[in-house]
Amino acid sequence: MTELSKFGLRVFFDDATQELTFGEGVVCGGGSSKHLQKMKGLLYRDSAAENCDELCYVFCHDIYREEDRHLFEKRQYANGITVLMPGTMGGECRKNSGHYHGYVPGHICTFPEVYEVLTGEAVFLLQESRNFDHADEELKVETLRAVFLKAGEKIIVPPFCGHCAINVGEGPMAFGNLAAPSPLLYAPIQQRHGLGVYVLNIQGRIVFVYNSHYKDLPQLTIVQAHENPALGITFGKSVYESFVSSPERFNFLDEPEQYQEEIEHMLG
Ligand SMILES: O=P(O)(O)OC[C@H]1O[C@H](O)[C@H](O)[C@@H](O)[C@@H]1O
Repeated sequence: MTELSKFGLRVFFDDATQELTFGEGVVCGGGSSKHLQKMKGLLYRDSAAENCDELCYVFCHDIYREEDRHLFEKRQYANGITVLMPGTMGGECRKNSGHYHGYVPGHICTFPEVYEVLTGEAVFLLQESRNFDHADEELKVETLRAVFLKAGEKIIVPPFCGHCAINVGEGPMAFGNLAAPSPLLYAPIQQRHGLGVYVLNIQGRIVFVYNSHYKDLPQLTIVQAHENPALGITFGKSVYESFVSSPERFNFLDEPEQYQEEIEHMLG
């Protein structure tokens, strides 16, 4: 049993049953899981997904202390945890499906999302594109970035960035997400068999390989994640604690327009 203490609530990952469990007073709105077959069409080597039913990840949503429920419900923020299992899928590190956020009416940029690593070692891929919702056009990728994060570290996925989480460590990798509701667009990534790079583990080394289904990809850059206490992003304090103590710091989640530059400055 691993306690995910970085989350700021009593949450555990049971390695034996591969389930998330919750301490007294912590509520969870439900869960789901994804097996390898469902990753077909997204992998470096798709044959790895054939006839293989191994578990890739589990996801639980709407996790909070009962007394904090009103704070999340008022803003309709989703607060979840995903656990990516260890191991590779045909040499590729375990990852989730990846998606873009679609536009929310009344907004000129798409909504960001906060990710927080709870245990293990992660890479988050951020693939910026403005024409992600034009299915008939070649996807124009403006930037392609990878961020390595350890437990306690956090990022804000900037507007317009398709994103995918990858487990690059040896054990399970768990991460929390906090976001305002917006459409989730999987198709732009599915149509191209994944994001612009695959993350492989070759004899213990992490290797990035460009995805040949894309034309004219920019060069991948490895960026660092920086804190921004004004936006509630501090590596020594959980997102949960930051949010319940100062919900207004997270206004950028559903009013991103005036925060775009500040969010960009957190990656560099
Ligand atoms: O990867 P999916 O199948 O979308 O399912 C699970 C996902 O759901 C949420 O939307 C989170 O933002 C993701 O980080 C999480 O991994």
